[in-house]
Amino acid sequence: MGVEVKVEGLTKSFGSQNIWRDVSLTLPAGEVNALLGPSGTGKSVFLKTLIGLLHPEQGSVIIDGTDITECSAKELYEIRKLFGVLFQDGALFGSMTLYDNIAFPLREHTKKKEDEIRRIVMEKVELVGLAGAEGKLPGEISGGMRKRAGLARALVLDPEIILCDEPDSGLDPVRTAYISQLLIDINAEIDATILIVTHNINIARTIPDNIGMLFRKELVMFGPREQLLTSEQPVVKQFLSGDRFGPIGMSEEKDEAVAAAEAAMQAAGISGGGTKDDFSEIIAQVQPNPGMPVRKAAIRHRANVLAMLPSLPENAQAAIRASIAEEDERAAQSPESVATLVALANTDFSDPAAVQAAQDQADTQVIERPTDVLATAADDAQTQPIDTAAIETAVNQSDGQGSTQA
Ligand SMILES: Nc1ncnc2c1ncn2[C@@H]1O[C@H](COP(=O)(O)OP(=O)(O)OP(=O)(O)O)[C@@H](O)[C@H]1O
Repeated sequence: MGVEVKVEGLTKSFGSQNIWRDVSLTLPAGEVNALLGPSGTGKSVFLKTLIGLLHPEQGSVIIDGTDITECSAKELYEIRKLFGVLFQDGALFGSMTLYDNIAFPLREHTKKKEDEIRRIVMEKVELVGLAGAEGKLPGEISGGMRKRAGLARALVLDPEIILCDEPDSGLDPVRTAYISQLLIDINAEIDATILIVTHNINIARTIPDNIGMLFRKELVMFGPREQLLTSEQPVVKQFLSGDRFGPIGMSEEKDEAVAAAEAAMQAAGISGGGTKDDFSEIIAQVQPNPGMPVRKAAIRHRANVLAMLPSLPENAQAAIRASIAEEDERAAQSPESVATLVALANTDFSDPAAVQAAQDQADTQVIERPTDVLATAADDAQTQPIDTAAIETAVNQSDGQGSTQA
């Protein structure tokens, strides 16, 4: 199971420049978390502080019972082995092939023999879809491929905590969806605690269990994704919609004159360029692919969320109840393909023993594989008479469209 990361009262400055102060949050063991925030608010600095690359002036970061802000260099070295980190630019060594880049942590931190290293590296290369490209240099591949190679390297030591700094930057929306799915599948497979730093609202809406946001040197909030997505806080609403009207300016602070001018423009019906999407309408969370194990973190997350429900704002509570009802409904309709949700739906979350039992049950379950789904569909198809009239109509329609265009 992944490891809980408990951050308390963390403050970080560079010289006289304070980056953020008094940040407290807990990344629950094995859950997927996202950290949002305008550019320059210190999200990357936060990630680097979590692995002890940067040292805060105040506060603690407790990982596996050790406060890494105070521990010895030897203890920090051991704790770092729990982490897999995907840096923003992939951080690959330019003169090494992808294979050697991915093998690097294994050669550095383990005494494994080269044939064992080859097995692990090739398994991760396959996982991120880079088979055949392992002999290339980072300079010979696309940005998206470099990102995936960075992810493969982050995974070779079977990390218990995965930190991803903007896994979507430089990727098209489809590749972003693939890498997001990969993170959910990895979470299902190894139950690692994941923190994703991103500006991508689609990722924030569909991937994490919890979301936090940094703004004006503070953690604005951290909690279940429904809490942030339904928030009425102007800064959250503006960030989600991507509108230029609101507290976030081009630089960190927006002065009063600019704010007043923008308010007047807004009142006059001038667009701030943001989307009019309703983020309080919660989109279903992405589930592990068929063939993957059940996400045990989903079970713990639901137990955690139900315990904190009374302390959350009304609209967050309503959104969480709606998410739970929707998950349970899907589970009831399709129990084979949504095993996670079945385990969720059958659990009494007020009883810790029942939550544990659900997780044990989840350990033995695997979500139906695509081949099984296809076999079921094929069986169904054999019992359905073929509607030849409908096919003929469709063919005629497409013929008509073709001749219009010609
Ligand atoms: N090693 C360093 N020394 C001095 N200042 C630094 C250092 N690292 C980061 N900073 C400063 O800390 C601030 C936050 O940077 P950071 O990269 O964490 O922001 P971010 O929120 O990740 O931004 P973006 O979304 O644009 O990637 C910036 O002003 C940056 O210049």
